[in-house]
Amino acid sequence: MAFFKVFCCGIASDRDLYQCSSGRGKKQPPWRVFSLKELHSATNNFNYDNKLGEGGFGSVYWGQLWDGSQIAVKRLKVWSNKADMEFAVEVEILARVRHKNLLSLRGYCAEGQERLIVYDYMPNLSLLSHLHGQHSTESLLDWNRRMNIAIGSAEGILYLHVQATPHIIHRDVKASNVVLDSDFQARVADFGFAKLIPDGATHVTTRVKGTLGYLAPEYAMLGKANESCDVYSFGILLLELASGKKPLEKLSSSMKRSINDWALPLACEKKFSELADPRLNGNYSEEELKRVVLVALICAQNQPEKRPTMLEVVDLLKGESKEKVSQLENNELFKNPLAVGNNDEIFVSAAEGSSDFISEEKDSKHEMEENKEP
Ligand SMILES: Nc1ncnc2c1ncn2[C@@H]1O[C@H](COP(=O)(O)OP(=O)(O)OP(=O)(O)O)[C@@H](O)[C@H]1O
Repeated sequence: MAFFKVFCCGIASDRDLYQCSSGRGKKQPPWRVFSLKELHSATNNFNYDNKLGEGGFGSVYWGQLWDGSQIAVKRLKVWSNKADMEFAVEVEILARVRHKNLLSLRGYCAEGQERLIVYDYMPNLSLLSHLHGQHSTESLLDWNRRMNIAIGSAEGILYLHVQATPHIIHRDVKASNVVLDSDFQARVADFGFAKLIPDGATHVTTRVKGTLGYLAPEYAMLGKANESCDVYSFGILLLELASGKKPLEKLSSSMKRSINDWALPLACEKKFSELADPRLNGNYSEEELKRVVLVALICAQNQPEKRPTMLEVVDLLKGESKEKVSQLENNELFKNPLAVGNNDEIFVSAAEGSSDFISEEKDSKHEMEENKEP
């Protein structure tokens, strides 16, 4: 990865980056390098009033460029080699990908110890803000919008898994990483944890990065990352989208229940209406709700080999084949959930207790050192 190495030494040029993204280096890249001065002026000196949110990497600010266009600027919190690597990974990946359901790169700035990434501003902010945050009481997400967000974000992840070269695992699919444009179309964002998958690799053992509640058990426990980890996280996201519940529900001061452990028994008893977000006030397509819940649970199974691919997920969500949807309903998972071991040992050992519960963690961000493969 030429750019990655060169960039960390602070001498990457646009040319390095674009050649890396296209392999040819002929056309102009659709992004550019910004000066720190320009970004200071666009964000009113990173004024607190311009702040859109804060993540593990740093804060995100709203800004306006001289031509009137609106941008979101992610500013690295503290400079360190590790943070610089995350910055370089995100910029490199963003420069490679272009899809209607992925948040595009407008550019970056690396001056002195400042590291900033510039994106298009998404006026409807993140899915998290609508489900559990500042917009959650406004009920702006009707069922149609939710279906579009489900299909759109699935298509964005499918692009990463299948069309991007080399293939990319996102590793942090979650509601705060799905941002919404002015038409509430979903864009998958935040590639700071993403991983490029070399040709022919079936899985990579790596540092575990991601967010508790969305982590596939085999990845959390063994560091085995492949596309099916994103499928698991996407299943959790779908359940969250349909039900309005958080991925982990607090049951007591030390115990939490995962959304899939709550939803699976209800789906087995075909009590789909109990799974719908009460904020929908019953205004949803029963058939689509059922489809979303079934697909979500199939994705969020503990056994990675039983999860569908993102291509199958997109097909199922679109509901184009009635036959496939009815096959889904007859899946063994919905016949006898305990017999197929959705709460299998891997997760139980993580739970430090009953198989229904996951013990509480202080940090939502989960990162631990694991055995690395070259
Ligand atoms: N392009 C954008 N347009 C509008 N708002 C954005 C944009 N990008 C990010 N945001 C907002 O900034 C917030 C912080 O984003 P960021 O990706 O840094 O952190 P996060 O995903 O919330 O957490 P973490 O980085 O720890 O996973 C998001 O929740 C979102 O509301």
